[in-house]
Amino acid sequence: SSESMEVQQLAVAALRGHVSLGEAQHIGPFFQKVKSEESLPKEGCNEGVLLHEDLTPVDSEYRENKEYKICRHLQNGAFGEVYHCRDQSSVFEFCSKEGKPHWISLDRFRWEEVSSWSALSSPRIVQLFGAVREDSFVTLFMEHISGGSLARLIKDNGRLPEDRALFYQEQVLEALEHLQKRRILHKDIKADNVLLSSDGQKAALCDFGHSVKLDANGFREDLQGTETHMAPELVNGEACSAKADVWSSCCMMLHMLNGCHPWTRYYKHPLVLKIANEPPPVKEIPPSCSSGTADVIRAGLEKDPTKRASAGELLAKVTEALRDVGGLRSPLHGPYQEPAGPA
Ligand SMILES: Oc1ccc(F)cc1Nc1nc(-c2ccncc2)cs1
Repeated sequence: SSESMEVQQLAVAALRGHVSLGEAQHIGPFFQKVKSEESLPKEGCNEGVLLHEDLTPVDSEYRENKEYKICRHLQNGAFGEVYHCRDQSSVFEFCSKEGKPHWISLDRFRWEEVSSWSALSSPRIVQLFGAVREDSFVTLFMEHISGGSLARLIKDNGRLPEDRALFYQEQVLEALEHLQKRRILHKDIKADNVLLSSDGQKAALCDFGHSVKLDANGFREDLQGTETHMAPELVNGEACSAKADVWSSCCMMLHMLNGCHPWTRYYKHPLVLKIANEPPPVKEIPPSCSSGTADVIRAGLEKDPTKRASAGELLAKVTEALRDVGGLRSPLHGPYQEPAGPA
């Protein structure tokens, strides 16, 4: 079809060292081709696809310190340093993730990060703005979210009040519902990958560095994310489904409520054997929690994925639990609350 011809032409053009404004579906084939390229690219080749018109390539190039400038370092994302950047001609601000040292090396780059992510459009998922390769390294661009990560908020507050934990869990589950519909598994759901608006009212998921596409009946086994948040079926190397992200979101609930990751107060690394053999960490649910909140975490920490609540089922429970505690009332930065101590 003319559409696929156009996509191929764009992908080939991208290979000849062009950074072009394109659409999400152009990213996959481009990176697939780049991955399979036999000969190492010639020096200084700069190519890729940008998905936002305010990221403006000049003479088909988009380079740091030329077409865009780094304003400040934000944090170490999965496989890369995250920077706050500004486009030189549009002065539009965005974020970039560049691997270590300074670039994501192509051989470690998983093009599934961009192809899964670019297929998503939801207010609960941070927008991907494109991916650009320079020689054998890749830089990813995404929407700049000014409130920083949920992990940073937890660290600054020690732990979060129950209503605020439920408030963010609700938005993460809405993101998981969106992913589930598109058969995408994030596989690294945790507070570090949840970004907040500056007023703390909106939360959105980012960092699809571990994401995988599920097959037609929603299954696939693959690499791992953050050990403390890994589901039992994942550690057992069994095929896993969208339910694995639900388990991780409830580990994130425990992180918000206790100020520390689950398992780590009771066990030493490696945790995978404990996650496989020990009962789910429901004993870490703070006794001060309402019964609704405790029910949410129990339903999401069922070891058997077939018995575990789906994102939609858990979302309904969270919405009810949040209503039962009177909705969101705590301030974004309340008094510091000491994280839960050692067992
Ligand atoms: O996968 C990416 C692709 C492109 C990016 F620009 C960033 C990420 N990943 C992450 N970004 C953050 C973060 C962003 C902004 N402020 C605080 C943290 C945490 S993980």
